[in-house]
Amino acid sequence: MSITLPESFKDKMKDLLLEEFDAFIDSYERPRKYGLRVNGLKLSAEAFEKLAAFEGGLVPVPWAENAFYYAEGERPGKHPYYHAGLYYIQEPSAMVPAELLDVRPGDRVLDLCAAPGGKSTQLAAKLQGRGVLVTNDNARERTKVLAKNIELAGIRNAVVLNEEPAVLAPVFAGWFDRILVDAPCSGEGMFRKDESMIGEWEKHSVERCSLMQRDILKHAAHMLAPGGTLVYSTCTFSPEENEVQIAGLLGACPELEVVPIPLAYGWAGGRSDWAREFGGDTERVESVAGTVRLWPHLTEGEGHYAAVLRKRGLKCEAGETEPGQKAEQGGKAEHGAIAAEHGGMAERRGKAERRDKAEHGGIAERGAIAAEHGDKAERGAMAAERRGMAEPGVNAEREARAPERRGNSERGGKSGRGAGDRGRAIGSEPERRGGGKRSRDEQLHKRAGGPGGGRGSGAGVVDAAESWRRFAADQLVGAELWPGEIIAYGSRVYLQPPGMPSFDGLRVVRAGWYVGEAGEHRFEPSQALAMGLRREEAALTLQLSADEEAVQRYLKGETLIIDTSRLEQSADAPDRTSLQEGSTLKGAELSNKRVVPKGYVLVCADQYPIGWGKIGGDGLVKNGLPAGWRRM
Ligand SMILES: C[S@@+](CC[C@H](N)C(=O)[O-])C[C@H]1O[C@@H](n2cnc3c(N)ncnc32)[C@H](O)[C@@H]1O
Repeated sequence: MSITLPESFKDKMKDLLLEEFDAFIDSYERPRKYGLRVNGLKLSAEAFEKLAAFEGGLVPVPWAENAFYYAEGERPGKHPYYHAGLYYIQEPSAMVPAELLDVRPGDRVLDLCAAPGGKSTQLAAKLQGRGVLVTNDNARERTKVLAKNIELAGIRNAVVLNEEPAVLAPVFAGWFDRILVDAPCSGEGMFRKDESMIGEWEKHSVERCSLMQRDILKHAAHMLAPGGTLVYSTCTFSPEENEVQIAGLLGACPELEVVPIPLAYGWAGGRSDWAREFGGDTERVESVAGTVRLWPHLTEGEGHYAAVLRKRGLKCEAGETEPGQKAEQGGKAEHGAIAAEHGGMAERRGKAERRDKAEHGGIAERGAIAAEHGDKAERGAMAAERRGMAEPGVNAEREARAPERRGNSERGGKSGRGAGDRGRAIGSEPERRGGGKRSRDEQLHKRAGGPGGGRGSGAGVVDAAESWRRFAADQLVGAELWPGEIIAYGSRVYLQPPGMPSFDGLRVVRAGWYVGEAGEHRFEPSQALAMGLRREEAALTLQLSADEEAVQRYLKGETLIIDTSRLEQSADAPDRTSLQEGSTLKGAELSNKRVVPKGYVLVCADQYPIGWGKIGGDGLVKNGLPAGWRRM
């Protein structure tokens, strides 16, 4: 065998698996499986199959939406489509937990242990831009990668936090419809994919991981709304971190029950006998048979464990649940996970849609998703399944870190603490200083009435929000209909999903969709804005073909000189006062008449945005790609 497994691991697995052990151990001789998941927020799986050329072909992953196996040797992390956020490279069995969570558009979803964001991007795709994804990780460095992956995916309705579950629990008590706990674990299912995990396994004991998992689960259960669903998952095989955790949780939280997972695709049931043997709550061990194990010798994946739990109780009708308040008011009982398993989904979806309408003024929004990786990215993907010990090493968004710090000396006025303190923004984000309830006005936000709406709450705020509105009116199409609240932290402007509780005292990495920075004289759109746009939402686009050299040059951060016939102005573009006279003409016309618009242009590869450029009258496009997003 090429992989040297720890003897103590082999001994334990032999005792557990008995006659299955040989098949299990032989699986380490077989090549690992490679997978990617198409970003349903940007395109369909069918469209992707037509667009992308994979020499070894793409084979659907049977248990996941829009997901494919690809052959070893392909380099999807190198392609411009990766930089356009069209897919996320993800180990196929790691796709299972988010599928089991049965997320519907409009849900409030928490991904509690989320970095680097593989499952978060999957969950966001299922939300389709409606509802909210709160994505959290307690490792500060890892949240930078998480934030970047959220932005690369073009997700508009996510908030990124960097907190301990114990801190989140009182803020979000009973608030979430869906919670994923993809727990830090000993990573036994990672050995074939990433041999360095063997060393990690030896360092971080099963016992230590078990303690962390128990604590995380307890707080997660507290944040789940009655009728809501929680999925617990690990990429390890040890019963102590799997069945025993679930039995323990059921004992501690009698309002939770296991929703049995149908066995298909070679999945095996959870092991009650192992739960009993390893000290699981004896009264609860039977129900863990309804959880699921993916074994590398029985499925086309590296291995995973997952449990679906539902919180008994009634769920509120739309709008009746306040943050931090248990939703026990009217409304019929709702059900939980796994779409295929349950009736009444239509009812649930109807409720979600009603709530969504209530929150969004009835305007549906699309969102977006994507990937990470490159070659480094491949390694980053591995980190995705690690249990939290991994150093991401992938560049987080660096743009605007300094400005954001400036921005953090905001009103709100209480004395600040040192960087990294609770209440400070992380990486490049807004910060809350001190405790205390923050009023909506203190938050410096304006209600989104679109670029033209809102009411001022203070000079600085009004300027930042106004600056955004002017930019949006001038350079974007339809932004006035986007849901969310415009929130400014200093000069940084966000669109925050509606109805969020106060983040006072929390470490906030992204308060919502970061749309850009308001300068004294102009608004500078963010890379996150570019990645979250559809091409038709930008007034002016530069249309490049993904396989042309200009795209590679752009991705390296170079300036481009373009044939202005490649420019396209949206037919629906609003009054573009910042553009030169005559700039409403289309590409070829623009070129013929030698009239070239100036200002921001959304650079697209095969129609998918990859970043901003700034065009001068001479056809020179200055590169707007932030350093951390460039291809090295
Ligand atoms: C298995 S990884 C998550 C992978 C991620 N779900 C994905 O699909 O990309 C576990 C994560 O849990 C985080 N973690 C560890 N302890 C935590 C805690 N107490 N609270 C929140 N996150 C924690 C680690 O930093 C790590 O990023």
